[in-house]
Amino acid sequence: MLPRLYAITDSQRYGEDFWESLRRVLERGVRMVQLREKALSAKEYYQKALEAREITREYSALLLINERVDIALAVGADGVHLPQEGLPPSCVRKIKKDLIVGFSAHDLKSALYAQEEGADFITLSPIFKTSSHPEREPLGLEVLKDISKRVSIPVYALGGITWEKIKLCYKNGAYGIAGVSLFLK
Ligand SMILES: Cc1ncc(COP(=O)(O)OP(=O)(O)O)c(N)n1
Ligand SMILES: Cc1ncsc1CCOP(=O)(O)O
Ligand SMILES: [Mg+2]
Repeated sequence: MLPRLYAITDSQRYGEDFWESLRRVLERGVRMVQLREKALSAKEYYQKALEAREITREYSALLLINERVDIALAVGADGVHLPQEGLPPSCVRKIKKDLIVGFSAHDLKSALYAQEEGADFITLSPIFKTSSHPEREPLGLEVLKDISKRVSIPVYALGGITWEKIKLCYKNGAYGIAGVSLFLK
């Protein structure tokens, strides 16, 4: 069964001591982490993923790598998290059947696509306004409720989620809660 809390790393928000921030997140009891790097070279991303694998293993936490299936396999990660425009989940299944496959959905169409393609779960975002994607209009709880009813795979609410809003997300169909700043507070 997938953990209910899903921390996504962010090198800006995690600050100078990235690993200290990751340990703080894990100390809070988070047991599923997505290493998400958009600006690193493949080499740097691989090296960072190796370290993330060591630390998450200390806490028996699942580690998913954003986008890079090759790096996920090379470091022994538990899974990969695919961007909406990334490789199709079915392609990852051909590469390695038992990887956990997450998918970033931003509307009903992409949520249904992820499910049909065999993703294990989706993040649906942004539910609320978030400074990390200021350009994106928040979807809101009604959309979360509607999409959670229309897909059978777990839906993690993501984007602008605070501790006060978690209960509302569950009430509106979320399987779990994903976020960056939530777990750093
Ligand atoms: C450079 C870059 N920035 C943002 C994204 C967002 O893609 P998305 O579908 O939201 O998936 P995540 O990577 O955010 O999980 C991107 N693909 N590339
Ligand atoms: C990676 C990502 N994808 C959609 S919103 C987001 C970041 C969410 O950050 P926060 O939980 O701090 O709002
Ligand atoms: Mg995104």
